[in-house]
Amino acid sequence: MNQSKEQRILNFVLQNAVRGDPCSVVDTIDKYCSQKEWAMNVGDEKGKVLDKTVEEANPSVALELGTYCGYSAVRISRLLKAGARLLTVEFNPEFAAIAKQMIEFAGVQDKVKLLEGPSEEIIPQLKKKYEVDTLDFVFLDHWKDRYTPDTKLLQECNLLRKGSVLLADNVIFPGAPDFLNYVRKSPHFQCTNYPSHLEYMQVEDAMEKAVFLG
Ligand SMILES: O=C(NC/C=C/[C@H]1OC[C@H](O)[C@@H]1O)c1cc([N+](=O)[O-])cc(O)c1O
Ligand SMILES: [Mg+2]
Repeated sequence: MNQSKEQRILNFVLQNAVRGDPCSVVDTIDKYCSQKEWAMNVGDEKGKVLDKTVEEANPSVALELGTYCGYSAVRISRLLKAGARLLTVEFNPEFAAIAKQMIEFAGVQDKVKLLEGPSEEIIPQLKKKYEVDTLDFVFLDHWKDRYTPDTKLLQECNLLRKGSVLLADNVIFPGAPDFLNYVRKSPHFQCTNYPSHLEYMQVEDAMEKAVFLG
């Protein structure tokens, strides 16, 4: 049975990156996906915005929605302080299996917990099952029509506190218009837009930061 694109990306990392070096894993995925096969990793240009936002938030507990191959899970967790952790949610079992191997190869498995299942089921379990009090940082990169319902769910589950930082990928392409509408109109969020480009392409895209005001 021929390999999936995601398996080819993982194999390229296993053969070309440095085991235990998250930066080399990130760079190697970017090399493959810019030169050989496009894939929906956040990429290096938007990745730099992600890096700055994570460093500024300096989260103890971070959540990622949409793991895919683990590129941003590795990118985020390499910046976490000792003892901090990232919970990352992926509902596609094939992608979850690839991401698990990517995270282990990068050597960040002690900082990252991969939760397999739909975000709408996992979010309500975070407090009791995964011992989360509140989330300091949330990266939204899953189905674009889930950004708004899942943001509302995070609020309903009391998972956000004053200063919790949400960062959403792809608010221009593929686009998340209802999410932009929701957070920009809500009195509970302070929003900032970061114009950028779609990963590995010259297509316009942007990220949106929404800080919860309590
Ligand atoms: O759909 C995108 N991401 C959502 C992926 C959603 C789910 O697809 C299956 C897997 O369970 C994953 O969680 C996406 C799409 C493009 N794109 O250019 O089409 C670019 C991006 O950065 C993206 O994050
Ligand atoms: Mg994306």
